[in-house]
Amino acid sequence: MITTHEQVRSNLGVYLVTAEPSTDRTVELIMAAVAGGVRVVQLRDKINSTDHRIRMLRQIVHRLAGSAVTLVVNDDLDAAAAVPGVGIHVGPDDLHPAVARSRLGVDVCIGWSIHDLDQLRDDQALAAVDYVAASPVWPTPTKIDTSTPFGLQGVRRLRDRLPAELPLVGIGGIDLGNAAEVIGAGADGVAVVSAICAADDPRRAAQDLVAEVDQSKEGRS
Ligand SMILES: Cc1ncc(COP(=O)(O)OP(=O)(O)O)c(N)n1
Ligand SMILES: Cc1ncsc1CCOP(=O)(O)O
Ligand SMILES: [Mg+2]
Repeated sequence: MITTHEQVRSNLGVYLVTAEPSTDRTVELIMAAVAGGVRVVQLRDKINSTDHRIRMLRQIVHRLAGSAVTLVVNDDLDAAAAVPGVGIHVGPDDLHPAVARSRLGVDVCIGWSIHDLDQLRDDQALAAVDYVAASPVWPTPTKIDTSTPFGLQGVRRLRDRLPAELPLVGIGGIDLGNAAEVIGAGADGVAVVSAICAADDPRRAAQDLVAEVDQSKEGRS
C-alpha cells in the first residue's frame, strides 16, 4: 500500500470518496472508478457500524490486491486498524492525526481536512499526515455541515502556506466542468463523490475526470 507524501502525490489526481451508505454496489463502483484511472479511494459511510465498514474494507482490499491504489476509511480508527493497508481520513472535529499515526504506523496513508487556515498552526498534525484537503472548495448538497467554502482564492492561499512536500486535494462541488480550476489554483488532486458515484457510467466519468486533471497538471508544469 502507498505510504509517503510522494507516493500519495503520485496517485493523485482523482480521489474517489464513496457515497453513503456503503453496499456491495459500492465495491463495484470503486472497481469501475479504478478501471477509469482513480488511484485514491476513501470509504465514507457514517451510517453503518464499524463491523460493516470492516467487512466492506476487507472486500475492497481483496478486490484491489496487487494494485497501487491508496485506500482510506473516513473517521473510523478501529476499522482502519482492523484491516492491514487501510489508512484514515480525519477532520478537525475527529481524532487528531497524530493519534491515528501512532495507532496505524507509518505504512498507511493519513489525510486531514482543513476547514480554516488557523489549522496550519498545528505542526504535529501537519507532520503526521500524507495529504490535506481544502474542505469544501465550493458548497455541496452531499455534505451540508461544512464550514465556509474556500473558493479558488482560498485554495491558492492554502497551497502557499502549506509545506511544499505536502499534497493538497480540493473537495466539495467539484466536477468535470471545474476540476481544472482547482488544479490551476494549486491542488494536486480533486476528491469527488457525486461526479463519479451519481454518474450513469462511473468508469467513464472517472476516465474523463482523470484525463482533465492530468491535462491540467501537465499544463501547469
Ligand atoms: C478527501 C476528504 N476531504 C474532506 C473530507 C471531510 O472530512 P470531515 O470534515 O471530517 O467530514 P466528514 O467526511 O467526516 O463528514 C473528507 N471526508 N474527505
Ligand atoms: C465529504 C465531503 N467533505 C467536504 S465536501 C464533501 C462532499 C463532496 O461531495 P461532492 O463531490 O458530491 O460535492
Ligand atoms: Mg470526519
